[in-house]
Amino acid sequence: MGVFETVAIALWAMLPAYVPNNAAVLAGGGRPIDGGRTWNGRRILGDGKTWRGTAMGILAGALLGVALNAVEASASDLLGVALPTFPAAVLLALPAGAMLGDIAASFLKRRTGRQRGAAFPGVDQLDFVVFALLLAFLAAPDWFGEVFTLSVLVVVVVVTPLLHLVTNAIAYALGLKDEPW
Ligand SMILES: CC(C)=CCC/C(C)=C/CC/C(C)=C/CC/C(C)=C/COC[C@@H](COP(=O)(O)O)OC/C=C(\C)CC/C=C(\C)CC/C=C(\C)CCC=C(C)C
Ligand SMILES: Nc1ccn([C@@H]2O[C@H](COP(=O)(O)OP(=O)(O)OP(=O)(O)O)[C@@H](O)[C@H]2O)c(=O)n1
Ligand SMILES: [Mg+2]
Repeated sequence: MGVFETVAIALWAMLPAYVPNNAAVLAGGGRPIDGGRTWNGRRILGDGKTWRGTAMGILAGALLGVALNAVEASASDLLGVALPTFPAAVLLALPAGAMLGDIAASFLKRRTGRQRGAAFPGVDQLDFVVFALLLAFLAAPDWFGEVFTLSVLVVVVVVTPLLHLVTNAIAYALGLKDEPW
């Protein structure tokens, strides 16, 4: 597989896991998932993880996946690359995994004494990727093996942190996020 094809498949296959975090920032807020509860004197997750943000994130990712399925043939023709379609279970697994990864990272941040909004380099950039891939693998192992070959996985792990940094910097500059990370 050539470099262009590998990058195109990696980005396409990860889009339903990329957009949930954007949607949670744009549409989040309201009741926190942990209901304000603490554990050992620290919040379990914190006010940055809300029911609305999580639900809107999963919905946005799943709807994007449905839209990508609808345009897959034309996009594949246009790019000259055989892009994958997403099975129903994966349409849910990718965005739900992305949101779960973000929540797991907040849990870890609070346990390590980091306040809401504090940076956790490395974890911030890849939390959603690890859980999205894990849930997609559990949901459809055969599909996962065909789409996420070793070279595609390498591209995902290298390119996602860069996209995350750029996206967050732009979102911060536009006043959509409180921190640039
Ligand atoms: C459908 C909805 C609700 C929004 C779509 C908005 C949009 C333009 C999405 C782009 C999707 C995409 C390809 C994102 C990049 C991949 C990525 C790793 C995203 C992770 O997002 C991080 C998120 C919050 O992260 P956190 O929870 O970990 O803190 O980012 C905040 C983003 C927003 C508030 C949404 C608005 C986004 C922008 C203004 C930036 C759009 C920028 C790009 C598409 C730049 C892409 C960069 C290159 C170099 C191609
Ligand atoms: N499941 C989620 C994820 C995010 N958000 C919204 O998106 C903002 C930015 O998300 P993020 O950077 O993930 O949260 P932080 O506030 O930085 O909190 P943490 O330190 O726990 O990551 C949050 O403040 C919150 O308004 C949300 O409502 N629900
Ligand atoms: Mg943050």
